[in-house]
Amino acid sequence: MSSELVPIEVHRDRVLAASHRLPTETVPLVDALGRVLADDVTSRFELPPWDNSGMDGYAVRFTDLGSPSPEHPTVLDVVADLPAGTGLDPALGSGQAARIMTGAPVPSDADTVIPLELTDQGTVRVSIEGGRPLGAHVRRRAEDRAVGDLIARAGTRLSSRAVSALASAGHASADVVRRPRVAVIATGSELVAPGESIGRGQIPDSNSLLVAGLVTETGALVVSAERVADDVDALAAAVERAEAVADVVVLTGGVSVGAYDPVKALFTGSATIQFAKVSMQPGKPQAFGTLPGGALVFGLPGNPVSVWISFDVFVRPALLTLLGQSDVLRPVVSAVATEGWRTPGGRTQYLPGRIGDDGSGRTITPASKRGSGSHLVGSLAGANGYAIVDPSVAEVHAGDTVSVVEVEQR
Ligand SMILES: Nc1nc2c(c(=O)[nH]1)N[C@H]1C(S)=C(S)[C@@H](COP(=O)(O)OP(=O)(O)OC[C@H]3O[C@@H](n4cnc5c(N)ncnc54)[C@H](O)[C@@H]3O)O[C@H]1N2
Ligand code: MOO
Repeated sequence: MSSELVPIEVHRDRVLAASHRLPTETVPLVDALGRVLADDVTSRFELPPWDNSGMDGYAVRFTDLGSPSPEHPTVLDVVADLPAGTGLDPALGSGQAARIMTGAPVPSDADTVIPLELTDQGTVRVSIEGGRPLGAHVRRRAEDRAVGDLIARAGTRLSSRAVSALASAGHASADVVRRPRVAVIATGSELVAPGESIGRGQIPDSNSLLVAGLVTETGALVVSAERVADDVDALAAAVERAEAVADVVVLTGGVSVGAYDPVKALFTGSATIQFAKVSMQPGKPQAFGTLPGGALVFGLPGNPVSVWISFDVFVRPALLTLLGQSDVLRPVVSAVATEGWRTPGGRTQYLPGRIGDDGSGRTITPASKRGSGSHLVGSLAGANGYAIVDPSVAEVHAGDTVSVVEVEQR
C-alpha cells in the first residue's frame, strides 16, 4: 500500500470501472417489487382502454341537456344501466340517457356524464337539476398513455407504483437484471456470535449483520456469511468457498498494517487486488479488486463505522451498477449542524448523524458526542445519514451548513 492518500473519487472510479451490469431475467410482476428494469417498458394498452365515466351518474348527449336548474330540470328517458365491467354500448337517441357507474365505458352516442347528486336518481326517467360542460367526467381513451408510450425506463428500481403501472399497461412480467449474489466474510479472532458471552478481548461480530443488511437494503442477495479467525489459510479457504457462490465477496477487518491482518497478508502481491489509503475518515484502508474467477472483492476496514461508510461510498454504487440501476450515487444535500464537532483534518470526514427538520430546514445532529470515531458502534443505531466535511475544515460549529447524505426516509 502506497503511503499516499488516494482521493475518494479515484478509488470509487476504480470500483465502478470494474463493475458491470449482470444478465437479464424475466420475473412475474408479483415478484418484481424492488427489482431493476433491464429494458424500457412501453404500454401494450391504451390507458384508459376506452372512454369511461369518472363519476357515478348518467351518460347524456350534451345537446339534450339544455340549462337545467332545480326549477327547470331536464328530464331524459333512462334506456340502459351500465355498471363497471359491462361490455355494452347502447344506442342513445335524442332525449335518452344511460345510468352509468364510475369506470364503465361511456356509450359511443354520449359525450357528457352528469353526477347522480345533480339528479333525482331515477331509473326509468331521470330529472337533471344542474348542468355540466360538454365532455364533463368522461375519461378519454389513451389520455394517459397511447400504445407504445413509455411506462418506465431501463434502470428504474420498481416501486409498487411502477409495478401497478406495468400491470395496467398490459404486462404480466418484467425483464429485470439478475440480483448480485454477495458473500460476506468477517475476519477477526476476537469475534464471537451475537448473544454469546464475551471473555476479555472478545466482541460480538456485528459487521456480518451490518454488511448483510446493507446488501439486502441495496437489493442484492446475501448467499453466505461467515466468520473467520485471523488466519491466512482459514481465510483463503473461506474466500474460495465464497467465490464459488458469489458475484461479490465483501470482507471486513484485517486490511490494515497489523501483524495479524489476514486480508492484507492473503492479497498482498496479487496482480488484481489493490490496497489503498483513501483520503477519508473513517474508511482509510481499503482493498478492492477481482478474484481469479472474476468475482469482485472488497476488503473493508474492520471498525464498524468504517464498514458502514465504506459500504455506502464504494460497495453500494458497485452493487447498483451490477443491478443496472441508473442512479448509483446518493444525492448530497445541505443541512445545518445543531451542534459542533471536531474533524480529523487532512481527510474527508464522514460523520454519522441524525438528520431531521427544525421547521425552517434540514438539520444534522452528530450520532455520538465523540464525533466520527470509527469504533463508535453504539451510535450507529441513532444515525439515519452522515455529514461529509471537507479536509480543509478543522471544526464544524453549531449553525454551520454542511453537506449531508440521508440513507433512510424520515
Ligand atoms: N499502525 C496503524 N494502525 C492502524 C492504522 C494505520 O494506518 N496504522 N489504520 C487504522 C484504521 S484508520 C483502521 S480503519 C483500522 C482498520 O483495521 P483493520 O481493517 O485491519 O481491522 P481490524 O484490525 O481487524 O479491526 C478494527 C477494529 O474493528 C473491530 N472489528 C473487526 N471486525 C469486527 C466485526 N466483525 N464486528 C465488530 N467489530 C469488528 C476490531 O475488533 C477492531 O477494534 O486500523 C487502524 N490501525
Ligand atoms: O479510517 Mo479508519 O476507518 O478511521 O478508522
